[in-house]
Amino acid sequence: MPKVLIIDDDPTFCLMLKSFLNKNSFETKEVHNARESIKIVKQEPFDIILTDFRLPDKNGLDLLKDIKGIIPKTPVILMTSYANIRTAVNAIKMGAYEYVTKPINADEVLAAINNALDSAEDKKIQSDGGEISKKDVKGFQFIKGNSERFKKIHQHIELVAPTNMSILIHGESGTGKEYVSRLIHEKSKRKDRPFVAIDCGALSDELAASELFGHIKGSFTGAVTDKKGQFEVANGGTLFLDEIGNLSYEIQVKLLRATQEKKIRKVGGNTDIEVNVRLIAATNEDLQKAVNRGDFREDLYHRINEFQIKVPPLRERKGDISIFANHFLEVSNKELERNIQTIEHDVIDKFNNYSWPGNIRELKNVVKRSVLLEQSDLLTSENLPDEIKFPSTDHDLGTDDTETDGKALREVTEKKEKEMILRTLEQVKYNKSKAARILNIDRKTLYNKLKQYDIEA
Ligand SMILES: Nc1ncnc2c1ncn2[C@@H]1O[C@H](COP(=O)(O)OP(=O)(O)OP(=O)(O)O)[C@@H](O)[C@H]1O
Repeated sequence: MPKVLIIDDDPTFCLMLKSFLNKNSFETKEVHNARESIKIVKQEPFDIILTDFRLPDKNGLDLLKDIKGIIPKTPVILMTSYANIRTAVNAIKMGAYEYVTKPINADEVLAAINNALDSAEDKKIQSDGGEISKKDVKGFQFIKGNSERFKKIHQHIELVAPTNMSILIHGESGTGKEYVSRLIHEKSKRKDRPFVAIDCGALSDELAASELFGHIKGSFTGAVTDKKGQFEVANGGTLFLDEIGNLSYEIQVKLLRATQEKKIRKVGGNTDIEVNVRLIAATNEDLQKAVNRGDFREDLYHRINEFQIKVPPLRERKGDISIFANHFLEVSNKELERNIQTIEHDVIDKFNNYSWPGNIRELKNVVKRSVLLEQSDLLTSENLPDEIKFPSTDHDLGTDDTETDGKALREVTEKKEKEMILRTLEQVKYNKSKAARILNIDRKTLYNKLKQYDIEA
């Protein structure tokens, strides 16, 4: 039975919510201030936290920050009055799963809890390994777009998918590299076998070998049972290695062996295991430069680069923005149980004028947030983030639909990107996690960009 912690200073409200949730098969616990809530989340596990925005001893944003610091994976739903919606949106930016407005609508709160639990379950399966991708693939919908550049990429995907060639996908964060790799898997002869995605940037050196190749019980402290590596999990299917440039030299050697000889050995093991895995790797840095610097093995580079796909940033495929925006409107309507019919022209114009440093992922988030906040049945520019709503010359790259990837454009966008990163870092007093969240990129990408632009932070 999922366990919910209710944090609210109004005992009558708590009682009402408690009895409703108990009737719907949830176990509940209630506390009436922030101090007690911090104490209890340190002592007991909860599946979900429902908290009021105004507590006697702390405001909702500070409490959210504290809770996320202790139990980052537990979804938090905020309960707030209408007047606080702007703050609630900030809370979502800071990691709250959802907010519901007071007076509480029972169905709404139940839907929010169930969605949060589903999403937490998906994330858990992701961190447990291979199953994820199989599960995600069911609801996987790849939008092709209309731009000439993407049509060409699509032709390449169709050609390379049925082969066994290793593929290197290059593109900025959020451009859809993992989506492209899933599509390749779906169109390959391996489609009924697992698709396993691993973010190499999230793996420490110690973890990487055991995660990729598995380990034998007792081979290092913490290896309490035998563990299958993701190569074995993906056997017969496709292994997607995101941010491959982050793997250490030692792991690169093992990876080379796995791709060349199709054999792996578990950490602490003394026998080889045969594997048949198609490798798709992704990077948002120029791997050739890493090879030139001596950070990435040249032999491995050639091995994974049998075919290369460059996924362009969204600002270079403006012809696709409206298609993606409409797709995300549909997806968000479903997820948030809304029924917004169309997107106002002015919104699409503003989208076309924006540089999208977080690419398709950022567009998806912007549409979702606007759908959540929109009060009419038309998506207006009212609730767009300021940088999109009030484009300064800083953000304005023009509405020209030419899909140039010339040097001049790249220089302009790089300059804007650097300025935006600097501005954001200043805004959040150089807290990199916060900056990455606001910029809609992951921390790793932010670190790469700091290096690229020589920003000391
Ligand atoms: N072709 C597409 N069709 C539909 N949605 C897409 C497509 N490409 C990307 N997206 C959306 O954008 C999000 C980001 O895409 P994805 O994770 O593939 O990017 P990425 O380039 O691998 O990012 P990162 O480098 O940060 O890992 C996806 O979760 C998905 O919602």
